[in-house]
Amino acid sequence: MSIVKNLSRTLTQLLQSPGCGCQTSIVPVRCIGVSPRQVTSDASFHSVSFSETDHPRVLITGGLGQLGVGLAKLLRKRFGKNNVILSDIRKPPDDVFYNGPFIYSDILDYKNLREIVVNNRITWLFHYSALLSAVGEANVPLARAVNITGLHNILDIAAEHSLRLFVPSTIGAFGPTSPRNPTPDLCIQRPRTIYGVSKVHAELMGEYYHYRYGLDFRCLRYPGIISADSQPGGGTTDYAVQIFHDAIKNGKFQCNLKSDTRLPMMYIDDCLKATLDVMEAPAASFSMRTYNISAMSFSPEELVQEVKKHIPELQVTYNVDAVRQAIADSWPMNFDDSNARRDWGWKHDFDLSELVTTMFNILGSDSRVAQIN
Ligand SMILES: NC(=O)c1ccc[n+]([C@@H]2O[C@H](COP(=O)([O-])OP(=O)(O)OC[C@H]3O[C@@H](n4cnc5c(N)ncnc54)[C@H](O)[C@@H]3O)[C@@H](O)[C@H]2O)c1
Ligand SMILES: C[C@@H](O)[C@H](N)C(=O)O
Repeated sequence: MSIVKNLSRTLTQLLQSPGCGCQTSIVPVRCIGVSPRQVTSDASFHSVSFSETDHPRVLITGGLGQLGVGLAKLLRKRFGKNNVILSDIRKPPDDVFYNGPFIYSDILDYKNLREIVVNNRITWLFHYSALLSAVGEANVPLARAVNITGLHNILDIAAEHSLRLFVPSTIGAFGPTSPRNPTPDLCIQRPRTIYGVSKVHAELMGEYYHYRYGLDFRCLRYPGIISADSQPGGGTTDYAVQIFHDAIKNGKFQCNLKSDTRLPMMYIDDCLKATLDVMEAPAASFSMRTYNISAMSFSPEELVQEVKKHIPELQVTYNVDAVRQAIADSWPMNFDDSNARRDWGWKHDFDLSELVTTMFNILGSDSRVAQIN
């Protein structure tokens, strides 16, 4: 009985202490560092909190995909080259390997992940490993393992070592029964892909770990991301990257979605900026832990018109891929990101015309700008 009384007194003191950062309405166990997995207790004693270091010590999983290398570049500018470790299960190309720390990490290997986090005193984790929508449908068991089992490992490691954890979600976390134009943060989410199901699971598990264990979980739902110097990894929105390469290479493009399929999209710089912004935002500014972010929305036909301002002779044909089309038809057409704009000041820089001009500036040394005036 006296133990219970003591514990209750300690908890009351913790809740009243200004340094606790807990609201009384939230399940109080988050303040006492309960570990979700059975590990030796000293593991959590060795974790280094952000305040003990000048900069966060960052690990990026799945870092050799479309987004990870760009994220590492941005974070290294901010926090220093050696404070940001890229990891993946693939062999890094020379330019990545010689530009900063790279380490092998399979997110399905829990012990190896924990060793990396402990040995490198990681404080922030960006979890980018995933199988995207189209490749996920082609290999559901692997997508389930990487996107769900892998996420469980990440959540447990992050909770045990008091990491700040970023997990991207996606427009694909919504489905045909969600409102599609626009899609708000909170609404019905019944996706029909393993990718979408795994991302809703990630959103809910991350939020649950936040309330249950005090995990500092932060999540943005990205639109389709468009980048010049990295290739997409097998998603439904890939056409919007491929068109630039094909237009420049041979002046022809075959689109695998119908011409009027409208989807939310974003230039990579805006996506990475939002990611860093939400990680740096004070927790007190959040009214939720999973936010939509948006920049533009267009159909293949509208993108083609914009690309033709740079390459007027571009020839476009449509050869619809049934799997991708069904996925796209179930996804949001427009994203409502008003909560992100209000809570932590999210603002995009690139609209469609700036995106296309920037892509050609980076890729298209031989692209010809039409005389449109
Ligand atoms: N690119 C987009 O348009 C977009 C949009 C919304 C959300 N996202 C999300 O952002 C994140 C990054 O996306 P991306 O486009 O860079 O993905 P990508 O497919 O290009 O890269 C994913 C990476 O994960 C790695 N990976 C696969 N299995 C792994 C394992 N077992 N252990 C460790 N790594 C493993 C792959 O080798 C690959 O390099 C993903 O979570 C994705 O769902 C991306
Ligand atoms: C939208 C996003 O999650 C990814 N680019 C896909 O199409 O699967």
